[in-house]
Amino acid sequence: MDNLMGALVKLGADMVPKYEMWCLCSKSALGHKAWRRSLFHIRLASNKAETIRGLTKDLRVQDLLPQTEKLYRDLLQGQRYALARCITLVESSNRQKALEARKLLTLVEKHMRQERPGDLRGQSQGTTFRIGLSGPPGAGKSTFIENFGRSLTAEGHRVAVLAVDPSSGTTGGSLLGDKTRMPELTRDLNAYIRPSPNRGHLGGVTRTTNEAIVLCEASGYDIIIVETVGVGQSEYLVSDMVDMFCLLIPPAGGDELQGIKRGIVEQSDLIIVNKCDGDLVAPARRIKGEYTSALKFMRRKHVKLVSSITREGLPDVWEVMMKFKELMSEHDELELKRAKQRQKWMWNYINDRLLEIFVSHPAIKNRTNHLEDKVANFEISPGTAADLLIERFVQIDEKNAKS
Ligand SMILES: Nc1nc2c(ncn2[C@@H]2O[C@H](COP(=O)(O)OP(=O)(O)OP(=O)(O)O)[C@@H](O)[C@H]2O)c(=O)[nH]1
Repeated sequence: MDNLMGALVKLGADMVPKYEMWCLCSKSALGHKAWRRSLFHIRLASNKAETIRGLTKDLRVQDLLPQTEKLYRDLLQGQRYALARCITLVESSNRQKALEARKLLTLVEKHMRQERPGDLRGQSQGTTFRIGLSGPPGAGKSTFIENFGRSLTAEGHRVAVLAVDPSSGTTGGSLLGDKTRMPELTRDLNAYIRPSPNRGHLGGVTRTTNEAIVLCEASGYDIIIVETVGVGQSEYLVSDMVDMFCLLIPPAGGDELQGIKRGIVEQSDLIIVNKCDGDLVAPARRIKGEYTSALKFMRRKHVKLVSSITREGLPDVWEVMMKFKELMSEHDELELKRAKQRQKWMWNYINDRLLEIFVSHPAIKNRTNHLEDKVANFEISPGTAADLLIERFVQIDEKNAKS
């Protein structure tokens, strides 16, 4: 019986219903216990086959559930409701929905590869552009995006704003993504603003943002702005999913800018000193000078002055961005950057998923509290405790493989 089931696992989803039929018919022949066991294996086989099929290039639109198929078609037509629902699907942690989301994304990318290959890869001019925007709370990010975004839509661009909110996972509160922060842009038919997701840990939230970018592009948005508060590690993750990473800072020194890590300044392609108006012009110029000299030996770094309220300097910022994109595309650097980012994200997913499997495994779950206590009481070193847990996990895995 086990051999038969093993063979079934290899057969794939197409064959499974036939065997399920066979199995149902042979319930009496197999006996109740064996029948139940075989049905379980078949469901497992069907699930595995489904997952694998979800990842192959032979996947067809018809393989989606009817409602997802409609969403897929409406998404490609640029319908906002479909974009919102597709992103919600991608954010779902429900296993079935996650599988459906994976299929949807596979099909969306397939469509993009065929119809608009440059958009996925950032190959040539005229394709999509992904901008990361980080800055400390109160720097003026929403005011900047509101006015900058509106100047872009006025030029005929379609702008999507996504938020990565480092606070949402831990506190349940939200620093970003509130639609009311950008009232005008929210009403603009050529703009789409996605409030930040209110669940999951940072990695999870960021992962779905990464996928939401592709969905926005498939839906016809050519400028994607990913906003994050520059107070945690989220800006590093965001800089790994955008073409150009920008840091928005207020014209203040010392305390207010202390939260910004040096690393993120160096990671930024463009530093925008905001609030350069009224009494703040002089301090804004001074800050610009400081950053310009700090970055002068670094390639392709810019510092610009703007006032998000008077809109002064916004066209300059756009010009720098377009020049940056042009230079990157000329040398195929943009394509290379996106390709490398995809590889990095593959490993991010693996890290996330493996950790999830590890911590939720019953044999590990039972041991962690005990070992954590020992580590906290200085009875065992953190490294040894980690080794013990990992060894236990590997042993269980080997045992399972043998049986
Ligand atoms: N003078 C001046 N004030 C500005 C400018 N841009 C934003 N502000 C003000 O700065 C304050 C914070 O602006 P927001 O746009 O809410 O800043 P934020 O970075 O989105 O803030 P969080 O939502 O806390 O992350 C508001 O009172 C704005 O009116 C500007 O260019 N000049």
